[in-house]
Amino acid sequence: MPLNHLIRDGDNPDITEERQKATFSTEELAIEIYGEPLAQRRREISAEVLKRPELLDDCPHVFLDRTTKVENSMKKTVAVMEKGSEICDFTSREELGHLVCEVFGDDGFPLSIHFVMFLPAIQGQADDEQAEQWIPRAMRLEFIGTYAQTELGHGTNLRALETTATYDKRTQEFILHTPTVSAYKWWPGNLGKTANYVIANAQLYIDGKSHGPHNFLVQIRDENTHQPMPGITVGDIGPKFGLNTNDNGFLRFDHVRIPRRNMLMRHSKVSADGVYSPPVHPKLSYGAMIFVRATMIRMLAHVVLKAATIAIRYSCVRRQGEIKTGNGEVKILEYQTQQHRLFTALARGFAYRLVGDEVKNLYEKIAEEVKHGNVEQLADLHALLSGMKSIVSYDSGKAIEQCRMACGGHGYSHASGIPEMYAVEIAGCTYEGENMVMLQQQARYLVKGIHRLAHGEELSTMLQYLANTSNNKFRIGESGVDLENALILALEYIARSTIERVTARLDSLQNKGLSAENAWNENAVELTRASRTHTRLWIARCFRDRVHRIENHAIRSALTDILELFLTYEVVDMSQYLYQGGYANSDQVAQVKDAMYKLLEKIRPNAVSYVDAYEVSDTELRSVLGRRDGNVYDNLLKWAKSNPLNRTEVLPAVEKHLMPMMLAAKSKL
Ligand SMILES: CC/C=C\C/C=C\C/C=C\C/C=C\CC/C=C/C(=O)SCCNC(=O)CCNC(=O)[C@H](O)C(C)(C)COP(=O)(O)OP(=O)(O)OC[C@H]1O[C@@H](n2cnc3c(N)ncnc32)[C@H](O)[C@@H]1OP(=O)(O)O
Ligand SMILES: Cc1cc2nc3c(=O)[nH]c(=O)nc-3n(C[C@H](O)[C@H](O)[C@H](O)COP(=O)(O)OP(=O)(O)OC[C@H]3O[C@@H](n4cnc5c(N)ncnc54)[C@H](O)[C@@H]3O)c2cc1C
Repeated sequence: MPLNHLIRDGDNPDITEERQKATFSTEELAIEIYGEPLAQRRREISAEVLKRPELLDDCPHVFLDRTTKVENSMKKTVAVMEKGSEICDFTSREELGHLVCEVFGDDGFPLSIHFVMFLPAIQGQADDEQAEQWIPRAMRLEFIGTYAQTELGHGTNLRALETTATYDKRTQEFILHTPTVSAYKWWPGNLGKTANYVIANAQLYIDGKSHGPHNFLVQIRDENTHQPMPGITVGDIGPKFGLNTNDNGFLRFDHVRIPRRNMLMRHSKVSADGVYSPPVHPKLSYGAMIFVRATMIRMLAHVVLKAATIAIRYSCVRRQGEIKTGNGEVKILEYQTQQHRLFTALARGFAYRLVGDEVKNLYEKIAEEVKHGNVEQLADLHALLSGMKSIVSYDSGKAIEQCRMACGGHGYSHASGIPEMYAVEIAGCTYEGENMVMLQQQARYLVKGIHRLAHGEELSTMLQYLANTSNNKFRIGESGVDLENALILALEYIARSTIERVTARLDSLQNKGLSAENAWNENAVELTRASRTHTRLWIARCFRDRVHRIENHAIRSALTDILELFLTYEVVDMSQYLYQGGYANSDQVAQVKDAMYKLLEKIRPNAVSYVDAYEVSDTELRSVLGRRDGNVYDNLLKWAKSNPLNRTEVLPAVEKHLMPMMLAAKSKL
């Protein structure tokens, strides 16, 4: 039995040859990633989808205009909801998530914000009575909701949101109002044309006093006619860089009245006579954002691994140039530069995917505590997620872009599938908190850590390395210190020294009389760097621990190669920090580079098997270059021929405009 389970007759022999070289079982690696029985269930779901034309696209969706894209996705939503339970277990987030990926791809799903924000906001912030009233209806899709927080004028600075919710004691209602143009809600996903309810974030006013932003359930469209409710103006904000199947929307409230009990009241409350009870933690109304920040890590990693699948498979069927003159053209994956850009993307994809599981588990544990009023670990979680969403969104974007460029000209075509993936993924740098802002949220926590240490106070587990001041010399190559340990210690040094340095600068500027705010802004770039180095260390440690826990020897060994490549790449990428304080010299950094180049060679024979083991079906991949069978050229030609521009030999627009011009030019001769 071959170790790679995707070997099939009729495939491009160049890709079959790759699969025959596998040194680990791709099925076993799939089980390590997804667990059993999910690995098997994913395959069964993919196979079922292929049998149901109503779930498949009639033509590549990149050929369609926005209106048709949106219509198709709505039509498929109904098909999924009607027949989906025959295909997958709707109560399993993982199974349903896989079905959605197969059927809708990345560009937009009409229920995405309903499931990733609207429902989680209710689950986390509604009291028991409200949850009982709203959740079953929302789960049955009697209505579709979204999360309306961002406004035209403010997305980052939530304290400055302008939408108001004023309590009217007389009628026991809140009046939702949009006082200015800049107060229009702007951006919420699926708001434009799909949703009929929103969780609206608005400044709560009682008796003229502001209590800050709170969340309210507001009906914006009639449940029977879908017409906007009285006082509501709503629509789509127009085409975007990506996610064009999603109807991100705008929304205005004109003195819209809702019952008092439509304020989400698990944490903050307003009594019938207008008495406000604050939450146990002031940021509990930000809970839905915390949920998405925790969930998005795995989803972003998924996009990187899809791009890596495409580029690695394609690089094994694409031949261009010779390494040794006269020996014939080689697969482009033989070039070291190609391996470097693709295998490091692969390593980041695996690291973020597996660390994403850990983040999700940690989130679930802390969220449960918060639900019962214990907010002790909320600051740790907020800091971690602020850093994670920033690093993973940005570095994933860079990895995907490298995958695209590694496919040469064909990577620039939508036939590769990668441009759309990039456009969707890179939005993660902006949504759920713009990265520079979120990195600074985490930096506050790190600076506090250094101050706590100086005062002899206890540090959270995440920050304990800050106390390890004896780690001041790079130990690569020393006897008794293996490569992994030396690299993790180097990353600890990088993070600790960067955080210490910027904290010292902040303290010194403040000691000289500069205000805390100005000192902060003068050091903001360095603060974001400190935050990045800390998060990259956390990811590295968490990835290492995850790989060490693997019991299957062959799989642990396969993922150890990926882990070591990840660690060497991270250290080389941040090596400038190693010279600070004389931690390392250039020979030691050269040793790390050599180790990295050797790992590229070691990974090369298994490259296709790693991505095969991640098991993204052709239906989900939507890529001519990344096809499992490697038959790229015939299918590129078919793809181009199916392009609507080629439906007629002579385009009516040519007949109408260019031909008369050319004929007139000729007649002037
Ligand atoms: C999921 C999709 C993934 C993958 C891709 C695949 C497909 C994509 C398909 C579709 C896209 C899907 C989903 C996208 C949906 C997007 C939704 C949104 O974007 S919703 C809107 C999100 N908006 C934001 O994130 C706004 C960012 N701003 C903020 O969070 C706050 O304003 C900010 C934290 C910056 C400041 O808040 P402020 O109230 O002013 O607090 P301050 O800075 O003064 O801090 C005080 C104190 O509070 C602490 N704190 C802040 N936030 C939190 C929190 N959430 N929890 C706990 N604590 C918090 C802060 O650290 C500080 O503490 P200290 O005083 O320093 O101790
Ligand atoms: C695809 C997509 C989907 C979205 N979906 C939703 C949704 O479903 N619901 C919803 O409510 N919102 C949604 N949003 C909105 C999103 O959350 C905001 O765009 C995001 O939080 C950034 O806010 P902003 O647009 O106001 O950017 P701005 O804050 O205006 O950022 C512009 C620049 O200013 C900088 N900046 C701002 N403040 C600071 C600061 N304090 N310090 C340093 N620099 C600063 C930023 O770093 C950035 O460089 C979505 C956005 C996108 C792109």
